[in-house]
Amino acid sequence: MLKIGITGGIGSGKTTICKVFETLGIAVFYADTVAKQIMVSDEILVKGVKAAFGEESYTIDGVLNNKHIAGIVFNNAAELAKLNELVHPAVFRAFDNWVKDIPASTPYILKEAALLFESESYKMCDQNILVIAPEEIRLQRVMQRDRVTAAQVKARMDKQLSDQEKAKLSDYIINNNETESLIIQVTHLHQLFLNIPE
Ligand SMILES: CC(C)(COP(=O)(O)OP(=O)(O)OC[C@H]1O[C@@H](n2cnc3c(N)ncnc32)[C@H](O)[C@@H]1O)[C@@H](O)C(=O)NCCC(=O)NCCS
Ligand SMILES: Nc1ncnc2c1ncn2[C@@H]1O[C@H](COP(=O)(O)OP(=O)(O)OP(=O)(O)O)[C@@H](O)[C@H]1O
Repeated sequence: MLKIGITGGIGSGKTTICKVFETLGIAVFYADTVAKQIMVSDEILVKGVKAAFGEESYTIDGVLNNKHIAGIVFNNAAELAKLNELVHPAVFRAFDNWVKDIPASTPYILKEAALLFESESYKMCDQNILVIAPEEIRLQRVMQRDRVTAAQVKARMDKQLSDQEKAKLSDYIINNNETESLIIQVTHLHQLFLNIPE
């Protein structure tokens, strides 16, 4: 079974594209979603997050206070590194467990992660896809989706590698610029992955 990593800058459309792969029957591990789940379910991680970012990192009901943490980490590189060091190893373990339950006959699976290259988890994948879209379109999409300001989106963009740097480490690129068809690009890669010998 091939492990295919898929990434892209904030708002590039990687989740949207993974949904298209899912319609073709491909299982997708959503690292960012899993990261958020384990940040509330893994007791050691919860303690670590509280110790690093304060009790207010969670509500009384144990819900993650995203805004509080985002406000700290996306304005301070050292704080972001602290968060990544706490969360990423736990996400790697969750991915390994998830893969164990996938039937051996499955031709390939996808691992979607915002920080595939930054966290070095691309090295654990056989091939890697980069989703690209013009920065202005990404900015507009995220501002609309999350009801946030341009400055808040840019603060995250600044903490991620540039598309140029990511492209050097990628095997395939999907253009999500609203002119090239996503369906055609996804179908092409799907056929390719089905025919790559393990
Ligand atoms: C900081 C948190 C609480 C902010 O939550 P929020 O709901 O505002 O954002 P969300 O998780 O939906 O992320 C939206 C996008 O922000 C960017 N982003 C998220 N975490 C990071 C990070 N550590 N570094 C750079 N960009 C990031 C990504 O493009 C991501 O897709 C949350 O992102 C988090 O827990 N991050 C740590 C886990 C992590 O590293 N996830 C990313 C890869 S596994
Ligand atoms: N081709 C497209 N046409 C129109 N809207 C799109 C397109 N691709 C993505 N979007 C929209 O743009 C927003 C961002 O897309 P998506 O959530 O898939 O990006 P992402 O790369 O997963 O973002 P993040 O890094 O923030 O998790 C979503 O609201 C999505 O519906």
